[in-house]
Amino acid sequence: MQLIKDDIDFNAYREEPETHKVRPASDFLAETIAAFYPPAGASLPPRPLWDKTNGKIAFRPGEVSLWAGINGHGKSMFMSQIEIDLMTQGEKVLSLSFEMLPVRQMQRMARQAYANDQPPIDFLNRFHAWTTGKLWMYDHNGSIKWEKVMAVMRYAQEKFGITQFVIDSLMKCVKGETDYDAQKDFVNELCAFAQARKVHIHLVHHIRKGEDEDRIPGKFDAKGAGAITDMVDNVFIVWRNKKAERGDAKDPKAPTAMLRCDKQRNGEWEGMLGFWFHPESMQYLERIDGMPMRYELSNARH
Ligand SMILES: Nc1ncnc2c1ncn2[C@@H]1O[C@H](COP(=O)(O)OP(=O)(O)OP(=O)(O)O)[C@@H](O)[C@H]1O
Repeated sequence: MQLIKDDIDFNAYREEPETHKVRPASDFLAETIAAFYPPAGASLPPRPLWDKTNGKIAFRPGEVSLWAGINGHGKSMFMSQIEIDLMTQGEKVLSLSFEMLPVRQMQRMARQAYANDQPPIDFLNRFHAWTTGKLWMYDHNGSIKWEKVMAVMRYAQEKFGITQFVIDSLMKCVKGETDYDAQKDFVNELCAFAQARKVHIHLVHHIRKGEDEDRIPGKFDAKGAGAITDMVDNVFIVWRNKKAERGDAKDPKAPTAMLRCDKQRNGEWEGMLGFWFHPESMQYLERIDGMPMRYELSNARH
């Protein structure tokens, strides 16, 4: 893992360079053919590594995914496991977490990668070494201007070739929960950046307060401007089933966490999938009797 320090001068990265955008439609022939008939050996878009999400969810270049959920319902934890999955597939990930210090993020991730709560020092050494060239973290805690976030992303993409960005969370980048124009401007810039640079952006977001914790929220419950969910390509909701955690659910086999896909612009699937949170490893398991998986930490692509 490499830290991107906050004392770098990001001013040179404030503006997106203008590119020649008006092109004849026929220029896109080769790409259209490849979309219908992917060439032999073409790599599939990166995805989460659960079997049950296979063929349903992918993190395609050029898209923005919104990850929404109630406070404390596991958005960051879910993303952390997905970041390891992405690195396993050869993706270069930049975490811009304004809510959690890098050391806390690495602690969670190491636990998930080791599949238990006390990774030995030898494993921590190997895990940290494995993340070199795969994981970068922007060292900034607390609120930040969204224009600066864009500059940091431009810098990191040009310097390190980042392919997957994780921003945790939108509300730390825009002052005031009711500043809908700033929220729209930021999300609009993110969508343009993802498309221009052919990268994927994961944007963590909150659900409106006052929601009933026992009901799975939907995209209309997302905080702030309604246009946010219109603009992004994918909307995922992470929900913790507290009744099931307490053993109060009607179905004793009910999952303790749900992933809901409420929008997928370029994918065929929308729906809900159940997971079981395993506290020691902090992994989300796909079966009630599942076992956490220790990551191999090899450098081979999947
Ligand atoms: N399904 C679950 N069952 C039990 N515990 C969970 C579950 N999901 C997350 N947790 C626990 O809840 C805590 C909060 O998780 P996390 O930080 O990922 O939430 P969050 O949605 O990102 O929160 P916030 O909105 O405050 O940033 C973690 O300590 C984690 O161990």
